[in-house]
Amino acid sequence: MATAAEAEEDNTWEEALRKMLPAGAPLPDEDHLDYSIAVEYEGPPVSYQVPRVDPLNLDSLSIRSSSLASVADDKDLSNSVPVAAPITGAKIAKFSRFRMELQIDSETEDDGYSSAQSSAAADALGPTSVVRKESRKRGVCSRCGKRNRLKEREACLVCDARYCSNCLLKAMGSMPEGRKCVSCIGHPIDEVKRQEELAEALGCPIPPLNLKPGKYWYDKDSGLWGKEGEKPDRIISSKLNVGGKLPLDASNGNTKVYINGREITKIELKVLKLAKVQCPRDTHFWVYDDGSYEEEGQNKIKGKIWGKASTRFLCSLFSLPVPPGNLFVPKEDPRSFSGRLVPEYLEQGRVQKLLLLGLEGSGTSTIFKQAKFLYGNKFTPEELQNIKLMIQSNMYKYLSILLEGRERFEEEALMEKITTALNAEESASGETEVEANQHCIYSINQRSKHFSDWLLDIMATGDLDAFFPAATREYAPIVDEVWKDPAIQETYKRREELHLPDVAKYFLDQAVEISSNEYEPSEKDILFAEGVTKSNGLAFMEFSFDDRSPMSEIYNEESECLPPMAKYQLIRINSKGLHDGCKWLEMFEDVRAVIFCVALSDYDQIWAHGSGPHCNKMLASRDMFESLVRHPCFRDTPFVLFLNKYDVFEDKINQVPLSTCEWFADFSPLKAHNNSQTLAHQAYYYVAVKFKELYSLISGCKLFVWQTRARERTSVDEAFKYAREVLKWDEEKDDNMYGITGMIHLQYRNELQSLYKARVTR
Ligand SMILES: Nc1nc2c(ncn2[C@@H]2O[C@H](COP(=O)(O)OP(=O)(O)OP(=O)(O)O)[C@@H](O)[C@H]2O)c(=O)[nH]1
Ligand SMILES: [Mg+2]
Repeated sequence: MATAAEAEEDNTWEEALRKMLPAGAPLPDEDHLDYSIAVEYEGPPVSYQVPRVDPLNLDSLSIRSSSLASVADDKDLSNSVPVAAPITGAKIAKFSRFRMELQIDSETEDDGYSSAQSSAAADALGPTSVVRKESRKRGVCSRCGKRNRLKEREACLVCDARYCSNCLLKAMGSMPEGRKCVSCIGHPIDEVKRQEELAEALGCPIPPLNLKPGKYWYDKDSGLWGKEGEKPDRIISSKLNVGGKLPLDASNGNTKVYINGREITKIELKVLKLAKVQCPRDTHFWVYDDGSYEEEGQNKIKGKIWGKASTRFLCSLFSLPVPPGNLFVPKEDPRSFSGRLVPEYLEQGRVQKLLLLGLEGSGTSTIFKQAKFLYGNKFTPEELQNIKLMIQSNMYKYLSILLEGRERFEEEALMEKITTALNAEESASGETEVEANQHCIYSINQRSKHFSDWLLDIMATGDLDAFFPAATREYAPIVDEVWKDPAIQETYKRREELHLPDVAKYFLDQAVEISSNEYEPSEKDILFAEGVTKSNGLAFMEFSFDDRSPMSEIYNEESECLPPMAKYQLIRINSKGLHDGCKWLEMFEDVRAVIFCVALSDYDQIWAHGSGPHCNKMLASRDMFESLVRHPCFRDTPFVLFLNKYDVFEDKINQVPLSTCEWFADFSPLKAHNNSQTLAHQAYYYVAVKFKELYSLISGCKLFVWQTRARERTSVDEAFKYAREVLKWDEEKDDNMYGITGMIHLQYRNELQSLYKARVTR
């Protein structure tokens, strides 16, 4: 028997039903209720367009049921999102039958949203079902009202409206101001939302580090992240709900090559090209967060963009990000990001680039190799084999320079002899018959002459490579014999005229050993060998110091634990790379320090670049230094000057006055200390101060100078440790302005004093 409450409920139900039906339509019989309550309209035509209802999408039934549930429960959303009026009380009880039926369908879907519960049942299920209700709530699209289509949360930053992927484009358009509805463009972003985004970015497994105030762009697909208008800075977790659609000009690129819709920067294009990725103009790439990439429209993964170690190295060389070791770390609680291990957190930013530059022959490749021996990796067997061939081939090159020189010197000597003899005979007898004396100090025997002709022919035709290494061993004895020949030794004495490197003697002295099959270059051989570091362009290596030196111990004596080892990347560019329009320099805007190398002994050397006029080599070094200091890339970069070849300088300074170089014309050493050590020392300080003055004039900063003998390993070690201290001072400069400035000033003053002394006692 029906109770009074049940009768009341039926009436309410009938009332609700009547409102939904056209006026006058009979109420359907409840027992035969088939839920199709629409009745065909048979009245006169209407003047307005009848709203149409989209056919029911069976897949979306579960969304509908849950959206009803969530809307009913949602008090927050009702203010911002257009929603149906809440249905309350008994109506829910009636509709619950409808919902229960849907629940059965949706359970089979198992999509994470589909186990819709009646609200009463959900409440009874406790916290888990509340969470489900939360996710259902987020699943409602503010445009179409459907749920279960939201793969990513796409909420408007202004009004919090959320859209499914079908409606996103229509509702938010191209998102010129980030993730906003079209109608919200121009309205300020909800600060809470911004904080939420920031929290999401910082709390993800691979967050952007060391964020500074400013605007950033984010490529959700690849995880690339950068400052607005700049190249990518990092790769962070992908698919974060941060930022809007990635704008084409996010990084201000102008290459006509695109990654995920962003026009990439020149430097990215350069690296892609170096990594041998084909990217002509108007290429559009899709890059995914595992590094795989494909060209738009080709539907074929071409490879992994950061797959090769060489590409990763190129990226790090040009300060482009590479994915961290493990991309697929499980997502952690956003609140715990501060609990990550500190070294790991700091790791990404710790490679400091040191650019090593200098004029030809200043010693940069020697310093580079010393650094490799000191801190870098060992040479591989393959590299050693190449070095061996290089040394053997260099040896023949040196010998051919000597043999060619010998021919010239012999000719000159014989001509002179003949002229002298002619003059003598003429004055003695008036006759011009001269016995052609074919011999002079530059003459060699027939056997050596034969070999010489053969070798010079090979050199002239450029066939040296074809001839090596087969003949190396065979000819070793004759090479040795020729080298030891007094005529060649005489020629060697005039090596400066022949521009013969002084390492020629070092290698020719060991001609037989070098030519043997078993020859393995020693470290010294490698150090002295020309061409081991590329003679053109770039060479680079990464290293870290065992971070203690007498200087740093002063800094660290208070601290109990040592700071983590800093990583450095030493990049050597030879002078040719610099002369060619400084093409490399623009690639290195984030260099931590420039190490400029000058050969002290160059002050009396003549130098010519290409077909340009000859000039003093020290002046050429000075000009190159000046142009680097003025280069916009290095405006805020500290410079360290290595005054190299101090050993050669010490020897030379007694023979050739420093004032041979016009820049040093006013050098007047202390006469009282005329031993070579002191003279060299004074001259060294004088040169250092000349560079310091020039640097200070241009940049208003202090130049840091160190004296090196690059062939001595300890000297190079000390030099790099000094450079590292300079970086520390530079880092601490801002914190401790007075202390640091004072310290450098003192050092500078001492140098000035010694210069001053040198001048006053003139
Ligand atoms: N005695 C002496 N020789 C040095 C020193 N530094 C370099 N050398 C030698 O000077 C020559 C030129 O040095 P490199 O290191 O090749 O000079 P670089 O700057 O690489 O010059 P390029 O290779 O021409 O670009 C080599 O034979 C070195 O062994 C030094 O401090 N003392
Ligand atoms: Mg070199």
